[in-house]
Amino acid sequence: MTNAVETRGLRRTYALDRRAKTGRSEVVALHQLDLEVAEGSVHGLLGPNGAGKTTLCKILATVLLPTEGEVRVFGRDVRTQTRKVRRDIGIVFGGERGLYTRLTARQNLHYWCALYGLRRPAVRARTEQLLERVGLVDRADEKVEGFSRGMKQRLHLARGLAGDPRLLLLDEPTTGMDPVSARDFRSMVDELRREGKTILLTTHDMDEAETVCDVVTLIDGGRVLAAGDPRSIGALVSRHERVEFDFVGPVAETVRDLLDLPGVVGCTSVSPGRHRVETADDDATKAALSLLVDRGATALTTSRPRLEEVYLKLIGDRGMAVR
Ligand SMILES: Nc1ncnc2c1ncn2[C@@H]1O[C@H](COP(=O)(O)OP(=O)(O)OP(=O)(O)O)[C@@H](O)[C@H]1O
Repeated sequence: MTNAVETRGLRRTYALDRRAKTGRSEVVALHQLDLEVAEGSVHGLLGPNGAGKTTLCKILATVLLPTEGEVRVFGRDVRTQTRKVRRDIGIVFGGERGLYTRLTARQNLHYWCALYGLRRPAVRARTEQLLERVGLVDRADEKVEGFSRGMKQRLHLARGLAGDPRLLLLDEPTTGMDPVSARDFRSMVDELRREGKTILLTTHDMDEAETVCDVVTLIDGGRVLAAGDPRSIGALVSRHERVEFDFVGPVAETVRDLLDLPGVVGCTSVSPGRHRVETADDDATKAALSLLVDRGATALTTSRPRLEEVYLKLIGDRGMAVR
């Protein structure tokens, strides 16, 4: 299967103004970046401010040229096959950018659909279809300036879908949304995935990445630090499974007995009355669970390190949003 996105040795620099007297002549935004986004997947790009996410999206959107390296969208070179690449992509940036706030939602969509070269009846039909899809039919004739952040973002999504793209680039689509709007937006992303669209999503939100992405790539300083399924990426920072439990009363003897079990590699207190055992394999997890049940421990859970922990370990808490 062709990858929706493939970059090899991608480098992008920006020339710096000599008058700024920084002592540097350029800033390296992307550094030998190799990335593959499988067709039909939702792929998250995570990283702090300045990591290079927007630069990458702009290159894929063909508004910025790579300095070096190869970049292909559905197998097509962004430098030499720009027109064809453009036909396959839709871009959704956050905030006010790109919306005509004095026009209504319907007028905005008529305009964008017309820009895609559709004839008048097709423009109308496509506009109605998009309004329906993003749940704005009831508000279609209101001026966009009165829209909430969530409604504006839905209209952005409709705009991104106007040309029926195969790849959607979503740049922090839920930043600043209330939780209900953000959840609705994510279920729209899920629906688009089911229709076979590929989605590349930049986000600072770990929960969002875990909920909607099939694969996440962590980038910092223009380099890929890690990539994988957000639900199993925890194996990068620890191979161990965890068992957490609550214990009322003295716990020392139970901890000693746990540490005597083969394959139990550690036991720590995570908060008052709550403890965490780390185990090296499934047998050790089972033995620890059975001992804990015997000793009257409660609220037992098993887990692996989550994406948030991987991010903290590799990048630190710069640019991270968790709810
Ligand atoms: N036009 C420009 N001129 C000079 N430097 C730039 C320009 N655009 C971006 N940069 C620099 O390139 C690096 C990558 O920036 P980029 O905007 O791609 O990061 P980002 O991951 O999207 O950050 P954010 O989360 O803040 O949007 C940063 O060091 C930034 O300062």
